[in-house]
Amino acid sequence: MRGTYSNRKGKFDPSDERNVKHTKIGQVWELYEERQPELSKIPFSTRLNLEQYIGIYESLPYVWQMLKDVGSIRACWVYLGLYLALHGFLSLIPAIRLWYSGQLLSIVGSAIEKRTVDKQLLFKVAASRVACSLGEVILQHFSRVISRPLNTRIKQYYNIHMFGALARLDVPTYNDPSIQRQHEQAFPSTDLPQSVVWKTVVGSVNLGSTVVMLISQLTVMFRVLKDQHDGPLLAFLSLLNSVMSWNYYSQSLFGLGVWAATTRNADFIKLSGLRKAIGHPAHRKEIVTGNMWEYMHSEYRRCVTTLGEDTGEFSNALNSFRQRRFPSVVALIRQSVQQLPQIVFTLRAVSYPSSIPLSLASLNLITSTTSSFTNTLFRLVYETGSISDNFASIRKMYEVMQVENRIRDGTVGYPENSKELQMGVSIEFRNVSFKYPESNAYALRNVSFKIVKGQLCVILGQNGSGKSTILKLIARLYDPLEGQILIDDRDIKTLKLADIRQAMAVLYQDYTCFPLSKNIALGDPGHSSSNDLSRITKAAEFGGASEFIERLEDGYETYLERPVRDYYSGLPEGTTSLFGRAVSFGGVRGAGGMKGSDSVGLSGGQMQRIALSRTFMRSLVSEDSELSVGLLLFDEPSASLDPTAEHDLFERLRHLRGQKTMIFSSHRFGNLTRNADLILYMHDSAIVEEGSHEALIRAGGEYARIWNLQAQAFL
Ligand SMILES: Nc1ncnc2c1ncn2[C@@H]1O[C@H](COP(=O)(O)OP(=O)(O)OP(=O)(O)O)[C@@H](O)[C@H]1O
Repeated sequence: MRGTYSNRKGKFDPSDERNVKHTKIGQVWELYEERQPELSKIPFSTRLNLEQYIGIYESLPYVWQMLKDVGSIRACWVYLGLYLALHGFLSLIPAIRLWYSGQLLSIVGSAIEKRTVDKQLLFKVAASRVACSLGEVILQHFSRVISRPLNTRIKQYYNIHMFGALARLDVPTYNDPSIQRQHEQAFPSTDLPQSVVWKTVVGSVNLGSTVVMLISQLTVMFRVLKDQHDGPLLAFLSLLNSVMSWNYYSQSLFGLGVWAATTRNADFIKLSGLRKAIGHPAHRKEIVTGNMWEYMHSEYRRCVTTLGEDTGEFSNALNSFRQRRFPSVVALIRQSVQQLPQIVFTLRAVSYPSSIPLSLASLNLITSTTSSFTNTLFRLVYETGSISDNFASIRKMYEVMQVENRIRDGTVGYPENSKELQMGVSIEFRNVSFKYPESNAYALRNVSFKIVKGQLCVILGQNGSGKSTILKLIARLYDPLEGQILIDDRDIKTLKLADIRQAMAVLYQDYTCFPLSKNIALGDPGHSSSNDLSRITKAAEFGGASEFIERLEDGYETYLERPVRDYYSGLPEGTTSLFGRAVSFGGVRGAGGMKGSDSVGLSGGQMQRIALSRTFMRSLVSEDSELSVGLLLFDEPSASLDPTAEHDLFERLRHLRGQKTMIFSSHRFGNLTRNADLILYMHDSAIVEEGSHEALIRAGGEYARIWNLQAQAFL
């Protein structure tokens, strides 16, 4: 149940004793439940409150939009019309059945009075009841048949739209927890068989047909019962019984309210940690070399003994806790109320013995019709509740599909002339300050510098000093809080985002390798040249990846991590590989989402070379192409590379660079800094020194101090 969201606004605070009930479940778990308002103790009200009605009202424009969208899907209206018609018929069946029951009752009545049975009518009634049941089965079958293509089309349509909505988000918007929550709610990551939209369509149809059912049943019930002896009294008693059982049932439905559970039991937390440590392959090396297993075993034994039977997960603990509870007063009364109609019937039979057969028949009719009626009523209540949830999900879905990116696009094309880029790009920061969206600390404070076209710039500094942040702001992943960034003397915010990104190639420190093939070609997506194997190979050579890629079985088509897992069961021991991949056994291997047999075993350095090659993919476009790149940003490009690879990389970069502007972020002092046109030395979110290597050494500041320290180490 972890992570299930509700559409309610506001905050749940477990420490608020007035509104939250605290229960200790055994010695481990503590349950915090929101106290239900008094109103909710009245039957039906748990699912019917004002908030939900307001929610339904607010969601209506989105639902209307949804209907329009569903209507635009090919052939959906035809299917939907059929579906509605079928459900219209289905909703009338209970009332028809009830009417025939009434007919039966009147046959019994006249049989008692006149001692004759109207056989023709009896057969007609019996045949009609059979026809009703058959009709219901057939209509339900066709409703299922139609719902399949309808559901599939709706699901496909929204899947495609949602993928687009998620794919287009920029970094701050994507990382915003409220957006992520909205996404998860509107489009759960699990591949559910029914989309929210389909559920809403079904829910709305059900609600409509339940209303029809209720009205038709009520009309027929009134006609049938009004002439019966004690009909209204028996109907009331049966209704009371049903209402009480509903109240009991809805109260036992754990999960309708707001709740949270936690544990503060040190032994249980430790026991869980030990279980995780033992089950996770990542810890095995340390457990073996550190001789830890005996200690872990004895600690585990101690925890298990101390906790006794309380070592289970929350749901188990809650279940056994509930089973120990004595039945509530309501449950006891409910059992007694169940007997009331029988008691009334018996009393009546005692007073009027002659009416027994008719009373028996009418008792039977009354109890079955009232229970069918109350069921319909409950369905209506339940469906109103779930329709409000569904409508809220529809609203969330449309809101999240229409959410605006935080980084607003510019309007000016860049560059005016694509040849300009061959001469590089100039970059200027004017008093730029920046904080990450979820942070209060400055990542950059009043930073100003200018990189002239075609310069090689190295940003140096300690961990966390703000180097990567500068690169991210140049790529416009974020906008500065204060100050201005100029690209070729134009405000970066005025330029079209797609153009800026086309003009630069970036390698991030926390680069990723995608769970896709063509990891290198992705560096230049969507262009015909990205299928050009000779360019891919060249990019791989520049990144130093070609050698090991060519040794892989699928070469440049390799999936570094297979995104789809194989399924198998009960394999005999000797089966160590299947479909050309190693078999991963049991939960231990899969624990914690570790890289299993489905990933190609590449080292960290090799992964970095692939990411580097991807960066080169774009910059390798021929110089006259319109798609050329004028700016290369490298965040720690050699962090995982061995010294030879690092040396080769810088040689290749020198060759590739031409007139392009290049910016590196690095911790290392060496050839790169010595060859740089500009070094920005950062400390604590600010640039503290700036200039060429010689100038900084002459200045004798922090750069010179660290350079000399390093130089001494090699003496
Ligand atoms: N996504 C983020 N959210 C919040 N704070 C962040 C985020 N990324 C970085 N920071 C913070 O911003 C500051 C600057 O980080 P930045 O990554 O620019 O440093 P860096 O100089 O590149 O460090 P390193 O050498 O370790 O890569 C740090 O204090 C860091 O904790």
